[in-house]
Amino acid sequence: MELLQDRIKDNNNMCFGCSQANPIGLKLKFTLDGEICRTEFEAKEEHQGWNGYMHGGLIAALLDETMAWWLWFNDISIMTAEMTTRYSYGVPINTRLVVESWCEEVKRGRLYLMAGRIILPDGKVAVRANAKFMKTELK
Ligand SMILES: CCCCC/C=C\C/C=C\C/C=C\C/C=C\CCCC(=O)SCCNC(=O)CCNC(=O)[C@H](O)C(C)(C)COP(=O)(O)OP(=O)(O)OC[C@H]1O[C@@H](n2cnc3c(N)ncnc32)[C@H](O)[C@@H]1OP(=O)(O)O
Repeated sequence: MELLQDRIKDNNNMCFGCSQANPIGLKLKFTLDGEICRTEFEAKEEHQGWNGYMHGGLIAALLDETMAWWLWFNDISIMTAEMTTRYSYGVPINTRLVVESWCEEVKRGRLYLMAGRIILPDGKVAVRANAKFMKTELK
């Protein structure tokens, strides 16, 4: 398992998902474990939608970022082109969440079909996502 994030020297990174310097960001840290990219997150009061539950837009951001990081770990610069999110259970605040992502298919060398999920402490998959990421020349 590799904590690549600690190798990043880009002090200008203010990404809402992964920058450690963005004061209102999620400050996520990722690992790559075989073919699975993983992070952990605990939503707080300020991340709520309905009382007691995480806001759906922020849930999507968690998944988007985790799928993007799988690609980043694999040295691929991308933009999210499309994403769908299936919310099966509310995601409670003050609860340790595991977020995972993986690559399912690469089309025409440029379109990456990714998947992700959020797992609750009891093992239930609360949310699933599928997304298309397009390789770009951003790097
Ligand atoms: C990963 C974290 C890394 C962190 C590293 C740390 C430090 C670095 C510092 C800062 C950066 C930090 C973090 C930021 C990283 C990630 C955040 C998460 C990711 C995001 O949150 S990112 C934001 C949301 N995202 C956008 O803001 C995208 C806006 N958009 C575009 O930028 C373009 O739209 C683009 C690039 C998507 C495509 O543009 P394009 O010009 O390259 O391509 P084009 O449109 O010509 O399409 C070519 C062929 O793909 C087909 N095609 C297109 N779209 C398709 C789809 N959805 N499904 C199926 N096919 C599709 C066409 O139909 C055509 O097909 P054909 O060739 O047959 O005609």
